[in-house]
Amino acid sequence: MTVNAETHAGGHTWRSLPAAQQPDWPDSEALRDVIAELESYPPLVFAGECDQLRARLGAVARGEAFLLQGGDCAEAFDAVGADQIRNKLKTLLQMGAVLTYAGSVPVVKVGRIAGQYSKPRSKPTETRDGVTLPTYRGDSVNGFEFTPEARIPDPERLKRMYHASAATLNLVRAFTTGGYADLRQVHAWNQDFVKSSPSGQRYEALAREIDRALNFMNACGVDPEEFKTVEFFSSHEALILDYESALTRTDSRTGRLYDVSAHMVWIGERTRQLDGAHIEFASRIRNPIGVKLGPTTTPEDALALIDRLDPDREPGRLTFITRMGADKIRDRLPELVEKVTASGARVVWICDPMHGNTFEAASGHKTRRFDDVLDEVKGFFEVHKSLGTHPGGIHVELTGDDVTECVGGGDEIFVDDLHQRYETACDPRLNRSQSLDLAFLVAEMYRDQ
Ligand SMILES: O=C[C@H](O)[C@H](O)COP(=O)(O)O
Ligand SMILES: C=C(OP(=O)(O)O)C(=O)O
Ligand SMILES: [Mn+2]
Repeated sequence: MTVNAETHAGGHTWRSLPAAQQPDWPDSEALRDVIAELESYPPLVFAGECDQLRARLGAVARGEAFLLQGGDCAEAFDAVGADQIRNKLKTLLQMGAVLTYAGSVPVVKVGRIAGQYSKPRSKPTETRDGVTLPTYRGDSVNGFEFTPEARIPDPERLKRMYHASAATLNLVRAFTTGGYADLRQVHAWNQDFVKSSPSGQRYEALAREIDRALNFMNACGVDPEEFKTVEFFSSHEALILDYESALTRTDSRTGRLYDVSAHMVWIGERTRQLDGAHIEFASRIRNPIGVKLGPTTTPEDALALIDRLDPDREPGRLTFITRMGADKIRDRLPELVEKVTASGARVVWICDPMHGNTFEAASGHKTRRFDDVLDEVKGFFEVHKSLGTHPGGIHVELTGDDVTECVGGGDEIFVDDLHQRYETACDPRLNRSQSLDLAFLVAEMYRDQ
């Protein structure tokens, strides 16, 4: 991949536009030095892989595949360890296996991983016991610790973000291509879950069917090598544009720009202004793009986003990630889907059942109810069923660890349990067993569809 000065400028057109949610870096010279260094670093992904993901998402847009996108709300530098990465990947692969079988379609697996270090916030400051400090904006910007020093934005963190992403992606690639993620192994993990989970009996029938299907394939002589590797892609919110554009390169094969920090990037609910820098940036790169759509999104907004980001109406280029809230999805989603479908555009529709369902527990913990999450997904399936459109997938915040951040689930977490293992740096995540519960329950919905 070479960098050609003229085309590379296309990665900077955002600079003349208002960019929401950017840190107030105190030292602009230090930032410039960091950007220059990042520009010299090698790509984290190959542009051809981004094209491959776009093609896979094209199948989702056509109703021939399902997208599972998930991972942390905010990755943290001190959580870049083998166990955490493995557990997250394991959980996503287990969910993917269940959904693949139940839906009888390929499941495109995309992690919120290897780059999900930057957070948009609803308030610029945080106050504790009368002390007010700048809000935490993700490990790429400042520290989580509630001290004045930690909360100062430090551009050196952008380099740490790159290195943490590289280390994470390296292990993910090793696991997914080196045999760890063998489908038979993934199925064995699911069988363990079904055996040990209080709600597992409900899923026993499905797990048994998968078992039979695998035995059947085995008996037919399907090459076991086929099961050994799995395709897995990385994604994160393209929030800090200095970082994203420093990692935007001209692909030597095509002369087009790619953000090589991840296979897919998305634009968040707080930064999707049509005349803003984030949409401008996303419009210039060839990666598959996601956009979060909250409950105030109008059909006109959605159509204008399509014009900006998918002018060629290319299935797989654009994914709308709706995050309406369980109480609004049945009301807000139909008009969006109807008008977009009527326009002839073929976008991928996926459901983020997390961000519209957050509330603060009496203990002060930000949390979500598993039942609300499930209900939003149910509403999403109902709407698509009634319109005859494809419920393309889900986008969830999860971890492979046994944290206590969301309430409910088969192995029920109560509000009083939240303090036990509340480890997230930002939003509450489904823990391992809640994530698997969700996969089995979504699998049932997908089948009914
Ligand atoms: O992850 C998403 C956002 O950063 C988060 O929901 C914002 O949360 P806040 O309201 O705590 O800033
Ligand atoms: C910030 C996030 O979501 P949204 O933009 O939908 O609020 C997120 O996905 O963590
Ligand atoms: Mn979040």
